[in-house]
Amino acid sequence: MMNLTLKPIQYYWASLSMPFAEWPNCYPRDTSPKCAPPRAAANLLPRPIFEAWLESRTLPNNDAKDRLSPGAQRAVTGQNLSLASEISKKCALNFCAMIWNLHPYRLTILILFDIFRGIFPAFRGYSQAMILDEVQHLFSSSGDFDLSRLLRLLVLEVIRTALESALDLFSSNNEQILNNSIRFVMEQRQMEQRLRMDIPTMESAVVRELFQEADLFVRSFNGVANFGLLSPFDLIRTLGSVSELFSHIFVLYSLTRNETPGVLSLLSVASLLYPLFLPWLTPSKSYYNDHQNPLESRSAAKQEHFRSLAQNDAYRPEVILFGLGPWIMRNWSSARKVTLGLEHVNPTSQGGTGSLFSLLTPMDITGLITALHNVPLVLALQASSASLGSFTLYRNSLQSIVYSSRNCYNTVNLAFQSVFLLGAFTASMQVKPKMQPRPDKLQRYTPSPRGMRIEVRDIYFTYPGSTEPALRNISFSLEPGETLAIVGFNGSGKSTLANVLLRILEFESGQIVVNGCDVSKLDPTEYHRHVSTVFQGFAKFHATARTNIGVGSIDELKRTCAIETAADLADASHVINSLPRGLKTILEPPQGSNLSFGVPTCGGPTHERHGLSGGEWQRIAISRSFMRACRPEVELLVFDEPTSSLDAHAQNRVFNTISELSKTASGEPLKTVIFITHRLSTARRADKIAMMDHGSIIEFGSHQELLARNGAYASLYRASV
Ligand SMILES: Nc1ncnc2c1ncn2[C@@H]1O[C@H](COP(=O)(O)OP(=O)(O)OP(=O)(O)O)[C@@H](O)[C@H]1O
Repeated sequence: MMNLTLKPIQYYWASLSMPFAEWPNCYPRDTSPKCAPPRAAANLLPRPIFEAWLESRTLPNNDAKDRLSPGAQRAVTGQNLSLASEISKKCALNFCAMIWNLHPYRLTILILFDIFRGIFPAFRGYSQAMILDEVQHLFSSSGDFDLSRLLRLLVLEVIRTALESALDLFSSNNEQILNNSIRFVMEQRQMEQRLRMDIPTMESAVVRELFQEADLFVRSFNGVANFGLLSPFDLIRTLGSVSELFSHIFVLYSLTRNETPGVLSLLSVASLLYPLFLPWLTPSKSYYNDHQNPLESRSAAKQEHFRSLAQNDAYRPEVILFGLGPWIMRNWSSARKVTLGLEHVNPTSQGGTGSLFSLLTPMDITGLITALHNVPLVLALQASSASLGSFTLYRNSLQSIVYSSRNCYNTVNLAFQSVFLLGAFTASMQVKPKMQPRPDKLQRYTPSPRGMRIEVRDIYFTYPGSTEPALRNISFSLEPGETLAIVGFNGSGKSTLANVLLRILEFESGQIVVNGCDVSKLDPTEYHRHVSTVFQGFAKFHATARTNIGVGSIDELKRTCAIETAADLADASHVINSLPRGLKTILEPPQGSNLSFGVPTCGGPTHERHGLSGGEWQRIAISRSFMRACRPEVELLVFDEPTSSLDAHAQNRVFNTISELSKTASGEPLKTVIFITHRLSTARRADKIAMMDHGSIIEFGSHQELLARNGAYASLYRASV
């Protein structure tokens, strides 16, 4: 029922030879040869949506290339209007088609009802005016009053009210169903797209901001109006407001056309609408938005940064211990004052021209101007034909015109902002994970039952924003079933190399060949099915012990015996057994690493939750990795300092298990193993050792070979034993 498809993704970020992370700073404005995207890549790009969105976020006169913070309102300028129209042309139709395909009949009913409902208030006004006139007639007549007409009007009014309520009920139910369906589809797409993204793609600040604005767009379907967002339903509701507006204007016209000159009627309506334009005449500031100059924009980011330092529990111990409170307050206050215009006051934005005229603000004359709308009423009252009913109807219609106009005005204003968020949503759906090979280059993984054969050729990797490569000229090879220990000084690139081999980070040049296939031609998801790991900074989920271990092989989450076996192999059984509810105990991660798995974070039974020591958490992480390592399709095990918090006995047991897992009972190789360690007594167990320094492998060989060489490894080994 909900299998919708947006237009197929038309291009691939991955196809660009230039790192995507460099784009935000140079494209499209800076077209210098250094920054301009390669010509071939530029031809591939559908310049429009992403670029128009990016351009709408660029602040004017801004050399530092600051951008509006995500979600900030775009100023209503000629340039932004043309960008909005460009974006609308590109994606509004697709988007409407998507909503239409979901529930065409319900949507048609919704639109028709909203238009139809717009004339209800005018009917209501007429009906009530007629009743009032009858009542007036009742009191002014001298006994010859026909009560049946009044009764008929009252009955009709009751029927009209009942009908209106029934239609309202039906319409809001219909809208609810539509809204929930669309909400589901939008959230589903967004979640899928977020899960498809790899780390190199999300490292780009502009991509993160794109996704943030896309998220705001999706949230607008929740009916959360306080983000200054517009749900498409608000747009549909506008149809109702417009038809209501016209029906009231018609009522006013028919009431006053005989007694009031046309110009006066027009003046009266204009005076009514005058307050709507006040926000344009008297600018004010909201919390996050409308920071239209670089200083305000930077201050907005700074204020949020320090607010988060003050509010986030993860930072609390350091904030308390190092007495950071005054420093946080100082920085937050200075930034907040700028965003509120209390400091570095921009005279034009404050309206302080210094002239006498400036003393009279548009707000002050509001009362004077709005009083004009009573003129036709006075004229109507002077005319003998004016009745009490028409007097009430006139007042009601005037009020309703203001109300409907305000609705329309707000909707148009929000629609303008929403166009950019829609652009962000559409562009975010087109982002292709950087590590995903193009379909025409894609190759299937070739399994190797004796472990993964790995050849690394001249790999270079630089972190985004860094000038120095974290890995340079890395080359080595491993035969299936071999064990490699990576050792070296802090910051020498060991974890980076592990993450590159695990296809978490994308190398910028060189080649990695696994089982004879270039790894960059493999689907990373398929490749990951054949590896298992313990990361240096592994995740500590705020979830049960079962989940914390079971996510290693998610299909076996319910298989208690598989989880118990993995815990047993990682020497974690006694940790589980000591927990109050065993595998069902909810583990409480240390502050700041709280990744909740649907566990209530407040109000739940606190006695069920349980903290663990660093070493115990490490055993849980090793169990998680062993859950997967036991599977036959897993050919490579990567452990980044897996036993750094374990005592010597536990460490030996874990490495014995790793050896057992990587070989058959008869000693045949099964899995290739790479581990990073600072304990060189452990490293000597490996077939090969890579000694790293400053991002390069400076020595490579067996323990004995490296000792014989008497170089950096030998010196480090002697220092460690
Ligand atoms: N996210 C990052 N952004 C920028 N630079 C980084 C990032 N992560 C690591 N680096 C840098 O890359 C280099 C290699 O880091 P890496 O974590 O690979 O070292 P390591 O050998 O594993 O260190 P350790 O033994 O301390 O764990 C270091 O200079 C580090 O500062």
